Amino acid sequence: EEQFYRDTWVEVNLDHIRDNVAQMKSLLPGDVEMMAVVKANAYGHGDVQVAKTALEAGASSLAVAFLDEALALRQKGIDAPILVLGATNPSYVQIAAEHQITLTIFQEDWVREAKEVLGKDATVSVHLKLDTGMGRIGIRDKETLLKIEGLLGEDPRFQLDGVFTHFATADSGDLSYFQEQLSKFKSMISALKTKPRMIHASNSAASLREPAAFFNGIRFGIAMYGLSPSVEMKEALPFSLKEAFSLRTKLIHVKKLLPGETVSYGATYEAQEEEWIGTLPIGYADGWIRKLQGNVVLVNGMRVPIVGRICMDQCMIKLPCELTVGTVVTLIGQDQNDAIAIDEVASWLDTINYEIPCLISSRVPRIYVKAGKKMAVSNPILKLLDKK
Ligand SMILES: Cc1ncc(COP(=O)(O)O)c(CNc2conc2O)c1O
Repeated sequence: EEQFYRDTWVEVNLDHIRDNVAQMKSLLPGDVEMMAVVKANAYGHGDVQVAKTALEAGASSLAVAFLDEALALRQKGIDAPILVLGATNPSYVQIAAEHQITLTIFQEDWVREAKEVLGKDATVSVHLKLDTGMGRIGIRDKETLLKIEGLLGEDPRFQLDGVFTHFATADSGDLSYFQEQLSKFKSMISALKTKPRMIHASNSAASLREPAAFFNGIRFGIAMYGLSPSVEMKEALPFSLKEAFSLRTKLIHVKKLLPGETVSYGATYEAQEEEWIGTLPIGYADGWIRKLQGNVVLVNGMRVPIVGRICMDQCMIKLPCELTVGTVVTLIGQDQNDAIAIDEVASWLDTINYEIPCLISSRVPRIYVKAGKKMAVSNPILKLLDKK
């Protein structure tokens, strides 16, 4: 059982992850698979615990950003199929083959270089990535698509297991560009000589809005964490999403300031009257960035402001009255009758909800809760070396 020795932690509600997956799964026809997108340490929630929960709740495979994330899951005992969504240097194709990790390809040169590296008896599973308008990575024309299909087809070591694309605007109010991408995808895959096993296109937004884009697999990310792909589509969700991520800490110091006394670097905050000030053991090195100064946190169900500059490891809040050291403070999540949602924090920072849980660094331990009970802890900075 991993431990942690600080008074700041993330709580991940695995029942919410399970419910979000199960609800989406219930909307899918039987022949449409779900790929749980667990890249970036499962959007900051913890890759292994989210992967296990999603697989138990109906996902059949996982998706990550790059090879290291896939190898990390394998090292932690995850045997499910894993697709690397990003580019992988062809020199690592043998490593991918050895760990049954599926790679995304979209360049002729990649195939040529990989053929030189891959063991003669090895086989590697690949998905072709088509760029139908995201403008990031992917094949953009049928000639290249057919050329690559041919290069793969002439070498039995490469198993063309899937073809996919990614939508740039599936979460927006205007779906015209989305429709253009969808029809371009259909046109390009119709040119393939053989249909790969898996054809997939949808992220959470498309999965929640457009069954016509299911094909036979969806890539479910943000909504699995209980977050809406955009503020715009929050009102039009087919089922209510349950936010899984909370961020909590405890008061580690309480003092009374007299009028004129100041708080933190630059002495920028000055008490106007007698004020009670609490200190929290969380700062910008935890991802609780400096721009959050002036926004609120919850203590005993009350919204109180962060006062003075946020430091690397600590920040200060103005209390409504004297409170005891050890009182729990909620930065993200429910506290009594109020809650600070990730969407609210995102609005303070003029960003999108995806970025917030990703910001909370691995220095903050994650507690996993199931049926209201703490069932696991992840604290990477104190990873106790496995005793041999
Ligand atoms: C190729 C691909 N498929 C599926 C997903 C899942 O999307 P969802 O979380 O909206 O369901 C992503 C997320 N990619 C990113 C999410 O934020 N920035 C990104 O590049 C992706 O890049």
